Amino acid sequence: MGGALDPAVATGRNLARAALADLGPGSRIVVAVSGGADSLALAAVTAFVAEREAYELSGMVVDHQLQDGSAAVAARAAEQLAGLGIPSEVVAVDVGTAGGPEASARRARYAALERTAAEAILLAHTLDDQAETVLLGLGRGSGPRSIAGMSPVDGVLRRPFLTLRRVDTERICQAYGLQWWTDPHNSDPGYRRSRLRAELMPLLEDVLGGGVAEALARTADQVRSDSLYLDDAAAAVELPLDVPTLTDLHPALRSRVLRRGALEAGADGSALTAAHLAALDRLVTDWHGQVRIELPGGIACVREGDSLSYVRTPVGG
Ligand SMILES: Nc1ncnc2c1ncn2[C@@H]1O[C@H](COP(=O)(O)OP(=O)(O)OP(=O)(O)O)[C@@H](O)[C@H]1O
Repeated sequence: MGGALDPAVATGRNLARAALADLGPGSRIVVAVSGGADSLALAAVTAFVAEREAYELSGMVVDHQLQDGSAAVAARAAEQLAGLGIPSEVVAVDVGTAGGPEASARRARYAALERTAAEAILLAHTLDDQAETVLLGLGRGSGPRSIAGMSPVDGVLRRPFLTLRRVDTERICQAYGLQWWTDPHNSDPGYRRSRLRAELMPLLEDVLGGGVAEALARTADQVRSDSLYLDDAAAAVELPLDVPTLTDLHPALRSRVLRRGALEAGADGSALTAAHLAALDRLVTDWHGQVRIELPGGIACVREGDSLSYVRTPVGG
């Protein structure tokens, strides 16, 4: 890169540096690259930081094999990484269809990423992604868990670009001379997220004024902080559960304790809805002799007298 440093590049490098600041030299870092502007930009600024901090950086490109030409897109992404001096691996995954192709692709992608033995796996979600996630969560009515958006650190996963605008990732790519791939799904009105991006966000900016995306992302941060506090408080409540104790809990805590009990018993967290939690709550607070609530993942919550327990539903039963 010649000439003056683009401010977006400087910001991107600072974000990558800050996101990895706790790691020592030699740490293995994997950047997850789709070939889009977001992840290529993240790879570029992380390569800069990795060289200075002596991190061992590599890229992973997942080929979901869902679209024609996906192997070529993946190969092109790997080529761009090579141009940045980043060795990479292209992993082709077999995506099932359970829960729809998008959800299956996501599951297969995260599984492939988490198989890598890295201290940190970097994802390039931006502030715009965060704002869209909050809006989608609001529309689903699924409560603080989804309005809280994505966390900058989630186990081994890190998201350094959550405060960076998408347009800045394009600037970074331009500054590095990178050619990014534009996913045709992003402009396909058949996808709710695409319409939200193309139609709803501009309308919101028009009605509410600029800075809506930032405001939504800030809301996510605030809700996440409150939610984490309540989750911690719920984690401190001892299980198994008895009805008088549960009745005395604040509803915000009770719903979390009930959810935690279900998850610890093996319920499928991704399929556990607000309606399931409301039904569990009624087992405590609005009891008319109902004895069990079936939950996703082959688990049931059973009330016997004043005690609640989670049991595995017998296969075929
Ligand atoms: N095919 C891929 N190979 C490797 N990494 C990918 C791939 N697709 C996406 N990623 C990583 O995941 C990040 C988010 O991508 P995207 O916004 O497309 O995900 P999504 O489908 O919305 O799902 P989620 O947000 O749950 O990851 C990207 O910035 C990139 O780091």
